[in-house]
Amino acid sequence: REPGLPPGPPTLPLLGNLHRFPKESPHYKFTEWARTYGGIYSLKVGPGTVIVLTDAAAVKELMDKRSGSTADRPPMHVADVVAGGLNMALSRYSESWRTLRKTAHTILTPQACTKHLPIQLAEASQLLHDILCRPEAFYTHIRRYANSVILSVLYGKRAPRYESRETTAFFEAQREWHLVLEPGATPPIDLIPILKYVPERWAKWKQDCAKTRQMQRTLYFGLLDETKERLGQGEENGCFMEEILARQVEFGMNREMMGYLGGVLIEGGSDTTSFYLQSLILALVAYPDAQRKAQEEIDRVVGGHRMPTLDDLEEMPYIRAMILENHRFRPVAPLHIPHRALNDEECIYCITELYDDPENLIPERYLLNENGTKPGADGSDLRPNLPFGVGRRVCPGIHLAQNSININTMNFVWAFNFTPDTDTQGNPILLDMFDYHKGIGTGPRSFRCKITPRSAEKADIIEREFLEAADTFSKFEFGLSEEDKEFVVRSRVRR
Ligand code: HEM
Repeated sequence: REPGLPPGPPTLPLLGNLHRFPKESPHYKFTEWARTYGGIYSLKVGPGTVIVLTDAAAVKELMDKRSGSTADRPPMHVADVVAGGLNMALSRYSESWRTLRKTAHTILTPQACTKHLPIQLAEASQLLHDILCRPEAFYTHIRRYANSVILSVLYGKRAPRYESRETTAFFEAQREWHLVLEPGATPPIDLIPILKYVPERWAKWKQDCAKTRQMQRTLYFGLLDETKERLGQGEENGCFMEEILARQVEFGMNREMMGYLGGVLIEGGSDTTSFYLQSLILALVAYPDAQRKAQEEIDRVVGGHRMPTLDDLEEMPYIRAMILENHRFRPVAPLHIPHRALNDEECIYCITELYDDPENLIPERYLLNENGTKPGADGSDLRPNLPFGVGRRVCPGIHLAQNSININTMNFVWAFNFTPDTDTQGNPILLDMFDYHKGIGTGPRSFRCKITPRSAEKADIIEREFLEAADTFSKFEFGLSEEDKEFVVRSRVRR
């Protein structure tokens, strides 16, 4: 460890802390180390250095206030190979990143997001309907929902089923992409650059990258070309990609950039939102008291004769608290995405304990103050939207995501009871609250629970709302496969 670096665990020659670097769910080990080494500590990874920030004040100072210096990403050779350096989430702090980000903002500002509400609400009504009809498949219904919303916003083309062509192609490409990105999947190319030149026959990772690249390009450029074709035939539907295609010179975008911008937004918008909602269901099952209190609140404000609306949230402090608590309890991106400093920075902080009983879901903590901190703790360096990242790299999809989270959290609590599944003897099956995906973005692995409608009237309202959404859906239903068309016709008939 070079002099001047923050402290950290003892190092070995050459390896540094590499031998102790956690490969799975590193946030747990990072928190443990913070208790020993403080709110800012360093890990040596071979010749490289990782600085871990755990203290909220340090995050605010270095990542928000000094964002100009900390907005870069570490070099990532595999991302360059797979996406030609154009994956906005992983790309360096460069001119092309700025162009991609600025272009993305045209659809993601709070104002632009109000235009996406009709399709988000319609998709949310299908999500309730899907769960009502096949509750055991709630996990994939949620994945379809998130993917269909972002496809509709970007290309004006929805996915009526989880098995719809684009949705299947996307999740297959994502699986390959995550295999490539997994720690240990590639040799340490970024630390030892000469490894880049190992011939492909001895470097399986190169074949994996080529396969991922091919899958992503087929999907992302296929969707782009389909939109272009539609535009050429005068069949505009007002989606984002149409606008970018029409104004590409003004935005400074070329074909490669348009393809990968669509891609990174599908990637950013799909699993994140579904991980959040899947974690929420897990929490509702595991914490029946919190579920009951949320239901009591929504019954008081909304009642049983209509669905909740976004305006209702204003009247529901407990559900707002539950939304924040679910972010804290099981963050979708516990380590955000690593940043890289462009300059040396100096900063000293210690770690402070901010929460009472942090291991449990307790929405009430957010009724005390907006950061959920325990009485007497100074949480002034936190902010409620911290789960969406920091500085210039803060999540551009935050408003779209928050609308999805708000709508669906209210809908779930209003519509259903979530209880543990039972074994053949009728005993409740205990859920493993730590059975989570191990990637940089994380959500629970598929799990079982019972989901039942809270009343026959609510089931009826769900069906009616879904049928009434047909008009909104129809604007996003073109180029569907025969199976999708059949599904659409079949599902739009009152049961
Ligand atoms: C629950 C939902 C979501 C959460 C918790 C979340 C969280 C995050 C976090 C923590 C980051 C890293 C920020 C940083 O480096 O400091 C990020 C980046 C990003 N997110 Fe999200 N996100 C969500 C939904 C979305 C959605 C819906 C989209 C797309 C519409 C999206 C697109 C992106 C992109 C493109 C980046 C990379 C930004 C950059 O590097 O400049 N995210 N997100």
